[in-house]
Amino acid sequence: MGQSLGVAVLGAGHMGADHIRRLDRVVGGARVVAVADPDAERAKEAVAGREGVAVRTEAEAALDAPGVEAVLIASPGEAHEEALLAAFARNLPVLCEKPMVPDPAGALRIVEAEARLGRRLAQIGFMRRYDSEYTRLKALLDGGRLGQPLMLHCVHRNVSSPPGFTSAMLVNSSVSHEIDAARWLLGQEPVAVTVHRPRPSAGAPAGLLDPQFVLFETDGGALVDVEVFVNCGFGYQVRCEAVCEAGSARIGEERAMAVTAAGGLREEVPHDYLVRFADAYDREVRAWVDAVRYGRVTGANAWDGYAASAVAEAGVRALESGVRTPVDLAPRPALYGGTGA
Ligand SMILES: NC(=O)c1ccc[n+]([C@@H]2O[C@H](COP(=O)([O-])OP(=O)(O)OC[C@H]3O[C@@H](n4cnc5c(N)ncnc54)[C@H](O)[C@@H]3O)[C@@H](O)[C@H]2O)c1
Ligand SMILES: O[C@H]1[C@H](O)[C@@H](O)[C@H](O)[C@@H](O)[C@H]1O
Repeated sequence: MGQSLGVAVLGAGHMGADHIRRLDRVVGGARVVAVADPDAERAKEAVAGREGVAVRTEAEAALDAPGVEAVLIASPGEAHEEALLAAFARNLPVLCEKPMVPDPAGALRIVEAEARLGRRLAQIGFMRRYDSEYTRLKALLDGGRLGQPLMLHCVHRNVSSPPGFTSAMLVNSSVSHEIDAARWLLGQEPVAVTVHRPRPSAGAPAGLLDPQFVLFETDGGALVDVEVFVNCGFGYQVRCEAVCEAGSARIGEERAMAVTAAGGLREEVPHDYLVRFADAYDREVRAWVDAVRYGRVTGANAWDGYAASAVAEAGVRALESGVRTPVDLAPRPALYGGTGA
């Protein structure tokens, strides 16, 4: 390995371009050496002003460019399975944006492929595990001072959804974060999902079931509810309240800057995830780069990525059927601490 980690970034859209900036200018110890995007102009724009970056339209061609030692996948979810398998075939460590692979059968193929390698190569981009409010809540719950957790009440609001966003994506793209956060915070697996559909907001694109109210039951007897509203129009809001036997704790209350002017008090609300979770993305990518450089792996693993996809898929079926839907999880391989195949 050189003095800094040579990274190939697959996908140079919103997240990819932001991660390229982060790798080159924020985290230290890494440099972007290759970028792939079928939209070559977008890829060129994302690395403008940098010398010696290989720009390719095919993901595998970027992985084979000189100096590539690790991969960051920021292409759309449907392209992740092929990209992960290509990285595994080259023994390259990977940071893969969520959802790892949206379809659980494909996600399980990733788990099985990594289990066959016998060592972890993939970290999944569930960045809330690096957010300072979430990590404080996790430490509080683990410390046991509040007693057993009974319920998580979650809110996930986006100002607007991108073009092509479907009703299923409220669950398998947006709520995938709450699925991972709940599994991580509680140390419990969701076992059933119910999705309620209130009257769609007039602010949502025609045909989009937005908002939705998603209810998870866990194997530890806890309930997790999520209001997801991706065209709320008024701000990016992510909240979580844990209700436990001896107390409750809330995060995401936006106690940011409070501006007093013209006889009023105004508190700022972030516009999107790149603002709200900026520090979390920085910490996530820094932790990944450090871990890879020291031969370690950290963060959410491929099993977590698979579990999130399996739970989300049950959620999409629950959305379509309107009934409580059990989650079907495969046995957990020993590589991820399980006893299964
Ligand atoms: N962690 C988070 O909070 C967060 C936030 C936004 C998006 N995401 C995830 O990041 C990923 C990208 O989302 P985005 O908002 O940047 O999307 P985007 O549409 O802005 O960008 C995706 C880019 O990937 C390119 N692309 C398409 N197929 C490709 C392939 N096979 N190989 C390489 N590039 C390919 C597209 O041309 C596009 O430039 C998704 O998995 C999404 O769920 C995560
Ligand atoms: O892909 C994005 C991303 O994961 C954001 O963090 C989330 O708030 C959005 O709802 C989702 O569409």
